Amino acid sequence: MTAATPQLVVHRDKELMAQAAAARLITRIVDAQAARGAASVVLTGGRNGNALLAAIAASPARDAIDWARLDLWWGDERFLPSGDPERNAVQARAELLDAVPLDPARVHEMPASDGVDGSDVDAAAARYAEELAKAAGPADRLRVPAFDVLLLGVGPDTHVASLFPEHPGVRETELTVVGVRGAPKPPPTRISLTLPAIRAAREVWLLAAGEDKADAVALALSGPGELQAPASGAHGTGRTLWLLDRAAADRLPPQLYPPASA
Ligand SMILES: O=C(O)[C@H](O)[C@@H](O)[C@H](O)[C@H](O)COP(=O)(O)O
Repeated sequence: MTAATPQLVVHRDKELMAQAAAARLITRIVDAQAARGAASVVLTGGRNGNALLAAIAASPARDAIDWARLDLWWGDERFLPSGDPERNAVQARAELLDAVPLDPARVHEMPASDGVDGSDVDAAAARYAEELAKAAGPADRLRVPAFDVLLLGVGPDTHVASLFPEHPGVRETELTVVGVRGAPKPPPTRISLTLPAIRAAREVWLLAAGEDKADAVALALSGPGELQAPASGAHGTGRTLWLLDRAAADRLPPQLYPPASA
């Protein structure tokens, strides 16, 4: 088995999946901080990503994390004004970030459409790429930090971050961050990490719950090209983990994963 080989964990339902993923992420961050003095996590937007953050907020174990030594990044962002409730960062702050003592200098939101770059989404994407490059270490080949965990929700069309099937962003092989226009999932204009940037992460965790994701999960895990199924191109240098509920795993051959937790 290689790091790109997906490992699957299937939970009874989406609530349990969010709770279990939160416990897993808390432990992973604590271990990274114990080993290296700091940790870096890339957050995802979407219902499952937000449910995970809410579960961390409610966890008695949450303050095992040294919040001041945690770097937070985003895998994608809706290119909207900074306070827009549709922004992933605004939702993440409401679910968790405003309730914990993070170091503001270590919370790296993607630029908003009312920022210094105005409505130029490509300039905003380049700015974020530069921020990632500054945070990269000498050993980080690709001018992005070696994220400990990079979280991705999975869309019903197998998109991850804001990389949609057959769209330009999923074809990008050089840039680490791109502007996205005409996204099939509203809002249409977004900023996204590219697959090369995603693949620089030590661990990539893909979150999918609900029967509306069953076809996407089955397609992405059937070995298609990343152009047709971007989620299939999302893997880490050390681990690729799919966190599912039974409904999202419904179209998978049962031998592909151990029985769901009771
Ligand atoms: O900005 C976004 O919309 C998200 O980053 C997006 O990639 C999301 O993770 C998937 O669409 C899954 O969303 P759900 O978990 O809500 O199905």
